[in-house]
Amino acid sequence: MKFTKMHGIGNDYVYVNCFQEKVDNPSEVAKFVSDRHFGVGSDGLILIKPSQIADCEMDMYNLDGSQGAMCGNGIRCVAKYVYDYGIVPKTTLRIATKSGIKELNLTVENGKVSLVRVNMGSPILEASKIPVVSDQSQAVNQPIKVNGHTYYFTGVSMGNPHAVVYLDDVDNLDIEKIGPAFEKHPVFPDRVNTEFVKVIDRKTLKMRVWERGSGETLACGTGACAVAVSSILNNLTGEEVTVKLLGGDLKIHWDRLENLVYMTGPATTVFDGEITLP
Ligand SMILES: N[C@@H](CCC[C@H](N)C(=O)O)C(=O)O
Repeated sequence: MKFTKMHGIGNDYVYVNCFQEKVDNPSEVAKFVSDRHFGVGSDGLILIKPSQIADCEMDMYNLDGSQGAMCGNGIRCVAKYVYDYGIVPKTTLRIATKSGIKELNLTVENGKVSLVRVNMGSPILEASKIPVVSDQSQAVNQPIKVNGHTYYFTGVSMGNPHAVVYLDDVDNLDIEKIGPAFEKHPVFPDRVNTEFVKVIDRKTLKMRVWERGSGETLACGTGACAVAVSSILNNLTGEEVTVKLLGGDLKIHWDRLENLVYMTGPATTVFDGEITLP
């Protein structure tokens, strides 16, 4: 199987061009290629497919083989891939995902894609649609008991479920312990991606993420969008923020008038390769 390893601020995936390749059993392939010792090493697998309704389609799988409906860092890389390989030679394009069609704009400098801006659509706040178990219609600053401690989270779906938790210190967090406990908590029937956030100022947030199906990653695009939305709902920031993640920064803007979230960040190709599947 021919593939390309790419990352969006360190959130790395194995990308397969399904205009040319056929991938049977993508869940198993995701588990195999993601392994950092016996495979390629990645947070998961992303298939770039032809689409009848958009310029192409993104089909994403986490490291554990589960399918994700949306991937913010992944979709920026898909846009760069189809542009660089001449599959979609346009700087404004539409990519179909399991959570709808997203519109993207590429900034190209000296022939190279430097930044990708994605219209991530409207956040879903209705608790039952995220899904989050709640006795309120929205889960904003909702208490939750995890590993014997009470935390407060805000539930947001950006096509996939997120729980945003504010802490004074995210650097010394034992995320390997707390992350899985949030992910599998009964309050989140479809499991959850959890963002642990420190507010730096009204324009800057720092976060670490425990991703459903992949564990701690260096960045999560949908997670950064959920954090920006949650921070406005909790009156912690304005509409435009920089989210600082372990792998780099993303600019997020929740345009309240249009009710649309825009994410801007880089996309990077690491190498092309070929692997024999078992
Ligand atoms: N890394 C992604 C999100 C990938 C999917 C997620 N783990 C899920 O299962 O919902 C991003 O950049 O958004």
